[in-house]
This record gives sequence, C-alpha cells and structure tokens, in this order.
Amino acid sequence: MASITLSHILKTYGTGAKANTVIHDLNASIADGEFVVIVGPSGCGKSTLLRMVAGLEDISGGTISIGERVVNDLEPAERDIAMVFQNYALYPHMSVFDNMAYGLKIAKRPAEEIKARVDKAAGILELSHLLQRKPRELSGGQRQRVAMGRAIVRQPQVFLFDEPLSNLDAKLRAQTRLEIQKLHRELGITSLFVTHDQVEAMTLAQRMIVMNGGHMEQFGTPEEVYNRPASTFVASFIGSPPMNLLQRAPGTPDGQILGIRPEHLDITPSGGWTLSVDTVELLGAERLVHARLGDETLTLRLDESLPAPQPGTTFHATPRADRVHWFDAHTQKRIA
Ligand SMILES: Nc1ncnc2c1ncn2[C@@H]1O[C@H](COP(=O)(O)OP(=O)(O)OP(=O)(O)O)[C@@H](O)[C@H]1O
Repeated sequence: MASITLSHILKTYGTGAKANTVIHDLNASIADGEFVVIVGPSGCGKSTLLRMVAGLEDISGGTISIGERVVNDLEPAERDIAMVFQNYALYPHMSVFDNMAYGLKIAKRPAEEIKARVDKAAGILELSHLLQRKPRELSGGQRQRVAMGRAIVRQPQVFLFDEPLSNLDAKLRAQTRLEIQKLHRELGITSLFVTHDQVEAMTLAQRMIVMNGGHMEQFGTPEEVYNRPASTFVASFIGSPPMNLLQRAPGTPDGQILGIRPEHLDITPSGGWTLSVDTVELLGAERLVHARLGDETLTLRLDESLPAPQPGTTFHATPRADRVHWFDAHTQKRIA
C-alpha cells in the first residue's frame, strides 16, 4: 500500500495556439489506505487526472508520487496500480478464471500461486461458482465483479476506478457500491475513484475532490463538503435538490450570496420570508415545495407528514440561522 501525492499537476492538450489546459496546478495528498473520490461534471478533467496517475496520459507539469517513488516517467506496468474501467475491459474468449489470472500469468507467477490468488479473490467477490463461465454468460454486475477481481489478484499498491458503476442499473449500482466499500474495508488498499454521480461520491468517499473546469474546488470529507461547501459551485453540485443560492433575500448584504439547503428552511405562522408557491412534488417520505421569493426561486424539502402549502398560495418560512452559508458574489467562494 502507498500514499499518492499530486504536486502542482498541470495537463495541457495540444500546443501553440491550440493549447488547451484542462488541469490547472492541482495539489492533493492521498493517505496510505485512503478511499478518495474525484467528482465533478462532464469535462471537468477527472478522467484525465486518473489516467495521469495510471500512466495512460502524459503529465504536462508537476509530479505524481506513489509512496516514495515519483512515477512521472514510469510505464503503467511499473507503477504497481490496478485500474477498473466502466466498460469492464474483459477478454470475451477467456473464462472468468483466465480473465482474473491473466495479469499474473503475464508476470510469470507459478500456477499454484495464481490459482490460490484467483480463488481467494473469487471468494471475496462471490464469484467462485462462475469461474468457468465466459463474460457473455454473466450479468453486468457479475462482469463488474470480475473486473474488480482481476484488479485484486494483482495485489497492487493502488486501485484506480474510472466510473466503474455507470453501466449498471440503479439497484445494482447501489449494491455494488456496498461491495466496493466492504472490499476497501477488508483490503485497505489506497483507492482513487472517479464519478460524476454525487450520491456515489458522498457514500463511497472517505474524502472527496470536487473538480470544476480543471480546478480543484474542494478536498474534504463528505460531511465537510456538504456542511461547509467552499464555493457556490460545490454548494450546488453536492446535494439534491441543490442548495438555494439567493442574492436578494431580505438581510443579504450587497455583494454576497446567501446559501440555504432545501431541508434547512422552516415554515412559520408569520414573519421570516413571505414565499409564493409555484409547484409541490411528493417524493414519498418528503415533499419538495418550489416557491418564489421576490424575483428569485427556491426549494424547500418538507417531511411528508407536515401540511404542505398549496400552489398559488403564500406562506412564511425562516432559514435556520446556524445553517445559513455566505458566499462572495464576485469570487463565488465561501466567506469564512
Ligand atoms: N485526447 C484529448 N485531446 C484533447 N482534449 C482532450 C483529450 N482528452 C480529453 N480532453 C479534454 O479535456 C477535458 C477533460 O476531459 P476528461 O475526460 O478528463 O473529463 P471528465 O471530467 O472525465 O469528463 P467525463 O465525465 O465526461 O468523462 C475536456 O474538456 C476534454 O474535452
């Protein structure tokens, strides 16, 4: 196992007038054994960053270290990493056993050792009864487990996951998420996991890197990112529905933005803000009330058991004082 240190990482595609910098001076230290999720919208540079750690993409500037070694100029095979991809990348003509054993065969490990390592990984992943099948005879979730098994048998210092769950349906995704958590608890291997899904990020991460346009907006635990978002971008990217961001709510100083999450607004008989209801959505255990405050819109999340205001009516609500966030309207950064 090993730590990963990203120091002043820069990535530019193309040269001269066509140069396009997609990662800007990124710094992060991932501890030995830590599970870190890189999350952000499409095109923010998260796959590029992961691929640079893997050695599948050149590094334009800065250094990447795995443990004590600077790996900038090492081939992927020399970095002691294993990567799990979205499309599984299994060999269709090989059995599950051979797919999992492939890397060890290439590394010329003895046959007994290969069998022992594959059997152990198959046991952990509940694949023991499927070892003689071909990938086409497996479900999507089982294929993903084989891809993970192939990574485990190599006993790498670092696991890299590139959106490994995005081809699975919602139920399998949730189940595989739990399996990955369990696997990490058992093996404790330093892991970097890329996703655009904030729920996946919040549930899997010990710490998460939130990226936007090639910049790291925040690096923190899910609790820190949720409770103290570093910018309006993080505030609206993490959390569903997103945090309400209001520039003209009563009491908002000039040049500042008030942030309040939908669940942190309380309906009151009078006082506070006067809101007019646009629409109400029932989600099961809770209701979303979409309302207007002057010319701005906001959302409240209410327990389903509470009486909900009706569309077309007005009501009063008060933001919980200890849950209000302030951002600079110019820089969009959190005001301490
Ligand atoms: N080979 C390439 N040549 C030029 N530009 C590239 C290349 N690969 C990626 N880019 C650009 O780099 C930026 C980051 O891409 P990257 O694939 O890392 O984003 P991402 O956050 O992983 O997005 P997604 O979730 O859609 O995969 C994008 O603007 C993309 O267009």
